Amino acid sequence: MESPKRVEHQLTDKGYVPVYTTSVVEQPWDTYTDTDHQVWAQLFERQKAVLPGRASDEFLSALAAMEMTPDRIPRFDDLNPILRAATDWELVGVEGLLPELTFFDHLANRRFPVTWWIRKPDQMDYLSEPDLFHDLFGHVPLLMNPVFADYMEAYGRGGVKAHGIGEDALVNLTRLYWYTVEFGLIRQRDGLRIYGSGIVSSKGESIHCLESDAPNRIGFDLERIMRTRYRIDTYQKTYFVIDSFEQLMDATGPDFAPIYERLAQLESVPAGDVLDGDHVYNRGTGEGWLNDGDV
Ligand SMILES: C[C@H](O)[C@H](O)[C@H]1CNc2nc(N)[nH]c(=O)c2N1
Ligand SMILES: N[C@@H](Cc1ccccc1)C(=O)O
Ligand SMILES: [Fe+2]
Repeated sequence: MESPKRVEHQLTDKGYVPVYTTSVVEQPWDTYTDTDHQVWAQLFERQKAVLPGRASDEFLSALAAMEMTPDRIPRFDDLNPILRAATDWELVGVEGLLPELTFFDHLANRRFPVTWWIRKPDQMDYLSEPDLFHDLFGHVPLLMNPVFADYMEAYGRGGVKAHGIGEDALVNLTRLYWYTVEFGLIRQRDGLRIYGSGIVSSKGESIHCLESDAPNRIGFDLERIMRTRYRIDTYQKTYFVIDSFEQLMDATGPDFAPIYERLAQLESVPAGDVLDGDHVYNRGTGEGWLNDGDV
């Protein structure tokens, strides 16, 4: 394969819509060019330098345990025995974004879809769709963590169920994924840390999410998250902070059906708003206070 295959766009009466691919593919490892391996190496080294003291201890120890190295793009076949032994998850190769139900079905069966192709050298800082670096470096290490691994499976099952309920339920659930798996922060003993894959795979956002005064950092609240819109074209305006991965499991154990019904009656919240009752954290130390309207 000469050039990587991307999600194509097709013009319809709704404008350009992505055409998704569904099938699982072998990782065509032999087709990676020297440039591909160099892109991996550069992104890997850059994040290895930026993440200590910023990413959660769980992420950093899982990354070390995965034995990914900068010298070449890892082979899924080398990572899979390690991942299976740890949590019984496995990676499968895909061409890019999957239809939601296909994606949920993979997660529900403890398979994580990893885009096989890697970005080009002129896309080091930003890419509007997941590539191998985001999927592998960003998502896969935490699948070594038993509690997080169970959350991802439960999320997949919840997704299959929400898909059957309807579009609104799906929107609510997608926001949960976005604000936890993709852009979540966690409070450690020594301050706020990153666990979201969309952050750990981005140098700029790794710094911004913790050190900028611009975004809100708000304590995890399931329904608050499900009501909150998100931006895909800029750094997040709000990050939600968990205390532990157990908190994610506990909050998502109950049946969501009544929650979806209740939320269908409520307005969604703009991405950057702070609401009465939000638990707001400052940057750095992770010290927090309850918003009573003065923030
Ligand atoms: C649930 C999630 O928000 C999203 O809708 C899905 C859709 N399909 C996907 N497909 C792939 N390959 N990777 C993803 O992260 C997603 N995300
Ligand atoms: N408990 C949720 C499923 C779910 C679990 C974990 C994460 C997300 C969703 C439901 O009944 O729909
Ligand atoms: Fe992702």
